Amino acid sequence: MSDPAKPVRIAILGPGTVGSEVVRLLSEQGPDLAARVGAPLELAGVYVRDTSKDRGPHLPATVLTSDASALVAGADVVVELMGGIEPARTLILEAIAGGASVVTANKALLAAHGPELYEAADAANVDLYFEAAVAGAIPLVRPVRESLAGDHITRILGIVNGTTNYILDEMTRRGLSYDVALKQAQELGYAEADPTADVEGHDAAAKAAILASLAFHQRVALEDVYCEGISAITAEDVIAARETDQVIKLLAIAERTPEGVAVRVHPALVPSDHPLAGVHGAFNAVFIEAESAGGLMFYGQGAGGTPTASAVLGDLVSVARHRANGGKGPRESHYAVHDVLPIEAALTRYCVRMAVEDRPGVLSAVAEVFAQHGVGIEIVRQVPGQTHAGLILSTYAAPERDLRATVEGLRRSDAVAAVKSVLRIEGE
Ligand SMILES: NC(=O)C1=CN([C@@H]2O[C@H](COP(=O)(O)OP(=O)(O)OC[C@H]3O[C@@H](n4cnc5c(N)ncnc54)[C@H](O)[C@@H]3O)[C@@H](O)[C@H]2O)C=CC1
Ligand SMILES: N[C@@H](CC=O)C(=O)O
Ligand code: NA
Repeated sequence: MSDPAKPVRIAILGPGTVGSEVVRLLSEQGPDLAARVGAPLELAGVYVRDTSKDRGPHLPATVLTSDASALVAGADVVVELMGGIEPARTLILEAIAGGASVVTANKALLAAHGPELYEAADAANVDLYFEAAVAGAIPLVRPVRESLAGDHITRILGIVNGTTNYILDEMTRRGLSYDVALKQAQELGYAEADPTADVEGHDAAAKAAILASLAFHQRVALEDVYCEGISAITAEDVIAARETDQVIKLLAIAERTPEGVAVRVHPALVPSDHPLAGVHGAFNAVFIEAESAGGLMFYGQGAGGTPTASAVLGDLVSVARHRANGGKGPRESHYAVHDVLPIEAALTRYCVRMAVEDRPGVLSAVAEVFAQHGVGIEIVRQVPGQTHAGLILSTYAAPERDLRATVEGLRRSDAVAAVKSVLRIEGE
């Protein structure tokens, strides 16, 4: 066991939106953190590309370095907040090989190279913590990895991307355009450096892969996650949803059934009175169903510098405690061997919005396409149009493959001028 009074030396890589808040909180809360850890936390240095740039009072030139490898080599804990795959991956591996524990918020890296990093951390007997990587400030990784380790998680459903929730919420409640809402999300520090990761669902898919791996005790790769983003969602979709008392949310869903595990990310219509419909701005919310615990709900700020820094500091305190007092966090658990199911096997509901010919017999021609594929129609709504009539049909639950075949059939039907949008319905 180390001397409790010996400082724990912290290296920060990447003082951006999250990293600069971590540095500020480390400096402002030093005495509290030291008391909680049982040893002072000492900032060994902050890795930046350009040491000459003025970065404010918490980042004086004396703590900055452009030599990441030297910084990492002298640290007890390395906090990686650069994002991206490289050089983050190499520096984390260097840190681990040098005997440092690692805290990271980098879901893209964990989803792509998690097993390599977990194995390296295991071999070196150091900690690898990543609470901030999933749903920002919300404690979710720790509850799934530790608190629920004695239970069997069967389903996770939630909003895990703040940027897309902010965009959809601003479009719904304030009528903002997609582009303006995205720009605001970037200015508020919610979006990834390349916001394509947010709007195309890749960020949520990475989080879903991490959560599913932890929940189901098996490695779920990014490629195993079906992924659709929100870039095709139009103002018309948002209005159509509102008119039917629904809202559009980007959801992550991970399920374990007797057939296997299935993980998907896509936009979905959620009833306005569902708790997920009340998740606004960059907030996230995640429901977990477990065999013994039953239903659990987690809610809080899913993005933003300060909230995310809270999760990073929580991890930092945990790994620093191990440094100061001995002990080690959980290792990767991946003993299970469930099949990973394709999206085609998922049971879901569709809402299909289309323009149809305005003539008698159209409704029965459309209904016939659904019947041909064994898909039941629950609700039909007709809306007036200029050259064509608008038709919105919601189905009963059916296998995704049958729903897709139905939409293909509708596209080929003479009665249908255009399939304008297809959204899944969840949360009922
Ligand atoms: N912003 C947020 O709300 C959240 C972010 N995260 C994750 O936290 C990490 C950091 O995110 P942000 O702070 O938002 O990003 P950011 O882009 O604001 O900050 C990244 C910092 O790292 C630096 N950096 C990037 N590549 C570098 C390189 N090769 N060499 C030296 N410096 C480099 C950048 O110059 C910048 O200062 C990412 O992995 C992100 O996915 C996780 C949860 C929430
Ligand atoms: N870009 C991410 C940041 C947090 O993980 C998001 O918007 O959720
Ligand atoms: Na979290």
